[in-house]
Amino acid sequence: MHEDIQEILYTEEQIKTKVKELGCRLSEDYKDLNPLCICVLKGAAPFMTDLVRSMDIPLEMDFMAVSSYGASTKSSGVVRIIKDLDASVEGRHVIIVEDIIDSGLTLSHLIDLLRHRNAASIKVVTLLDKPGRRTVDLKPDYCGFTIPDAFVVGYGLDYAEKYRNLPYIGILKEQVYQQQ
Ligand SMILES: O=P(O)(O)OC[C@H]1O[C@H](OP(=O)(O)OP(=O)(O)O)[C@H](O)[C@@H]1O
Ligand code: HPA
Ligand SMILES: [Mg+2]
Repeated sequence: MHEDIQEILYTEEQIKTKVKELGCRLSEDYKDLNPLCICVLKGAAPFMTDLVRSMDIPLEMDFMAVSSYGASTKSSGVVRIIKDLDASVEGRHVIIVEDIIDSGLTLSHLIDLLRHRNAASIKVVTLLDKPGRRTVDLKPDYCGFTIPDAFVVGYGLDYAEKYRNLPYIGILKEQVYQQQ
């Protein structure tokens, strides 16, 4: 796996520090609101599990699985819901937890859906933001790192389901996906 990485962008330590910082901010902002943290599977799973453990307030967790990339480095534009939420979001203060915002299509689709379901408030926390590739107007409320226009993997992020278990975030060598 490591030989396919062109450059490490964020080390395990840097990620850990950033996640703690985000957790502290969320704990202050959501004190007494019992937020519903929604993990957008699969990519956001490592971030979500680390983030909630750095939040020392009452909260609930739910999971939704969506996919639009498949075995490609470009969004198909079609956001497929593979698993829906278990809980109702009606009247809840929702925090959508994402690993990355790229085109913004996944999140704009999810935000519309949760608005229709009458959440009391909807905010987005993302570990990575890639504003250079945005096709819809969308900004995260909380963001870990702003990254350049490159395809990244690790800490949940995949290419064709691989590399999610790398403890760091790195740029994938172009030759890996150009061979396909
Ligand atoms: O802003 P966008 O262009 O929509 O891209 C961001 C989304 O793409 C990835 O998910 P993916 O569809 O690859 O599913 P996965 O999390 O299972 O890898 C990522 O985890 C985000 O959810
Ligand atoms: N890497 C992995 N998955 C992604 C990316 C990325 O850069 N952008 C959107 N989904
Ligand atoms: Mg993916």
